[in-house]
Amino acid sequence: MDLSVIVQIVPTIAFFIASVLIYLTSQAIYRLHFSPLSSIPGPKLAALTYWYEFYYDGYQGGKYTFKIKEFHEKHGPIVRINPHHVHINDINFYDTIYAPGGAKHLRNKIRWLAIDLDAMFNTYDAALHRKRRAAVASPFSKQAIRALEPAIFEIINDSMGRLQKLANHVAPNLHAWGRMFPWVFKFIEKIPMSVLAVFDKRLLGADKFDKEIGAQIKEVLKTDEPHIGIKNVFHEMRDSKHLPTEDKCFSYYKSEAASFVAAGTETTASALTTLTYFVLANPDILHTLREELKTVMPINSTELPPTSTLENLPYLTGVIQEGIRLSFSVPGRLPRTAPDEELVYKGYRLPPGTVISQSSYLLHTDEKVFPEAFKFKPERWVNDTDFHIRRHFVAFSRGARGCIGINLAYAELYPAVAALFSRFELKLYKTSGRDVEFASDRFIGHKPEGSQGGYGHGADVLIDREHEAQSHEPLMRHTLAPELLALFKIVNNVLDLTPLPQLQIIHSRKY
Ligand code: HEM
Repeated sequence: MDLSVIVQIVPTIAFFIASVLIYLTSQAIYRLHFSPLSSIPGPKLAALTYWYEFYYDGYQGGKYTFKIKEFHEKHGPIVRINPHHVHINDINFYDTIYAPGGAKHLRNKIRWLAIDLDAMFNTYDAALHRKRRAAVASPFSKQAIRALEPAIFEIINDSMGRLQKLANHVAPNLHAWGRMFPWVFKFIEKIPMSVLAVFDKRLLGADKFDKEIGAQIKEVLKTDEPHIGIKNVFHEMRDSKHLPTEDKCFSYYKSEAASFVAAGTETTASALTTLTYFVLANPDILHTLREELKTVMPINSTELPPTSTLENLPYLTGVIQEGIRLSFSVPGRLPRTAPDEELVYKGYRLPPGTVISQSSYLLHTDEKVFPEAFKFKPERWVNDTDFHIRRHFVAFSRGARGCIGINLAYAELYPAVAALFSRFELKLYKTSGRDVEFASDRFIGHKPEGSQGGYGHGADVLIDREHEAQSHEPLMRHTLAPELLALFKIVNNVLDLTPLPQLQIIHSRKY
C-alpha cells in the first residue's frame, strides 16, 4: 500500500480506536460508580459487562444460576448479576416482584432462550398478553380440567395398558438432534417440516404432528360460527371475545400450540421421571406410597379414584411436590420489570425499568426451609401443617404471568403416579441420582452431559424387572405427559416429535 495512503488512514483508525476506548471506559465508570444500581452488592465484573453472564450461561452452558447462588451466599439476598439486572433471593419479596396485583410488572426478555414464537408465553406487552391469556384461561381453569377427568383417566389407562404390552417388545431409543442444537429450531421453523423429514426420518413424527395440527386449525378456521359441543383450544381462541382479531389466524394458533407443547410436556414429564427415579431408589418411600394408595384403590385395578380423592392423600401429594421441586423444570430467573415504579428492597432503591428476578432453584434448595434440600423427602410436605414450605414453593411462579397449565399438570400427575405405582412393580436399571440431577439451566433444567438425561432435555429413568437384567433394551421412550396434552386436541403425536424424557421400561409385571 502506498505510504501516503497509510499516513492518511492511521489518524482515522487511531481516532476510531480512541473513541471506542473512551466510550468503553466511560461506560465502565458509569456502570461501576454512577449507575443507580452501583451500590447493589455483587461481583464487579458482573456489574461491568454482560460477558460475565454470557461466559457462564453461553460458554459454560447454563451455569450462571449456580454462580448466582454463590453470589448470594457471599453477598446476601440482593446481588447485581449484570449491568442492568438485580437478583433477589427472598421469598418475602417474591410477590412484590411477581404478583403485585394485576399485571403491573412486565416479563422481560428471557436471555438465551432460543424459542421466540409469537405466542402468549413470549408476549412482552402487558395489554396484549392479558388478551391472549384471557382467550385460553377458561380451558385451563380447575373446573374445565376437572371436567376432563374421564378423558384423562382413559388416556392413563390406555398408556398403562400399552406399558404392559410394550414390556415384552423392543423399540428404538431415539435421540432427537434438537437436543444438542436447540438453536437449530430457529432455522427449521422457517423450513416446511415435510422437507426436513426427507433429510431426517426421525422428524416424520414432527411432520405428522405439523400436518395434523395444521388440519385441525384449518378446520376450525373454516367458519366464524361459535362451536357447539366440546371445544378444543383453537375453538376457544376463535370464539374468544378477548383475542385480538389479528391473532385469529393460522400462524398464531400454530405458535400457541407449539408453545403449549413446549411449556407443558417437558416440565410435567420431568417431574414424573424425577419422582419415578426417587421413589424406585428408595424402597421405604415406594412402600409408604403403595400403602397409602391401597386405602383408596384396589391394587391391580384399572379403576382410578377421582383426582379429588387422590389430591387428599398426603403422602402422594408429598411425592408429587418433591418430584416437581427436584426436577427443577424452570429453575432460573424469570425476569420482570416495574416500568413505572421504584421498588425498594432492604433500603436498596431499584429504579423503574430495572430488571429484577428470583430463581426457584435457590428458593427450593434453601436449607433453612428444605433441610437436606437435595433429598427426596415426601414427608416434609406431610408435616407442613403451617404451610411454611408451601409458601416457599414457586415452581409455577405466581401472578399474571404464572403458569397457566398448573391445573393440567396436577391433573396429569396425580392419576399417573397412582396408576404407575399401584399397577406395576418396577426396578431401576443403570440409573443413578446423576441421571436426574440438575446440571444446566437453559430455561428448562437440563441433566448432566453423558447421563441418561443426556446433555439436553429431561431425564431418562431406566426401569428394569427385578430378576431379568440380561436384556436391557429400552422399550418405551415417553412419559405420559405429552399424551395427556392430546386432551386439548393440540397434540396428537408428540411422542416422536420432541426430545422428551424417556421412561424406558425394560420389563414390568403386575403388582
Ligand atoms: C410441572 C409442570 C409445570 C411447571 C413446573 C411449569 C412452570 C412454569 C413456569 C415457571 C412458568 C413461567 C411463569 C413466569 O414467567 O412467571 C410457566 C408458564 C407457562 N406454562 Fe407452565 N409449567 C408446568 C406445566 C405446564 C402445562 C401442563 C402447561 C400446559 C400447556 C403449561 C403451560 C404454560 C404456559 C402457556 C405458560 C406461559 C404463561 C404466560 O406467559 O402467561 N405449563 N410454567
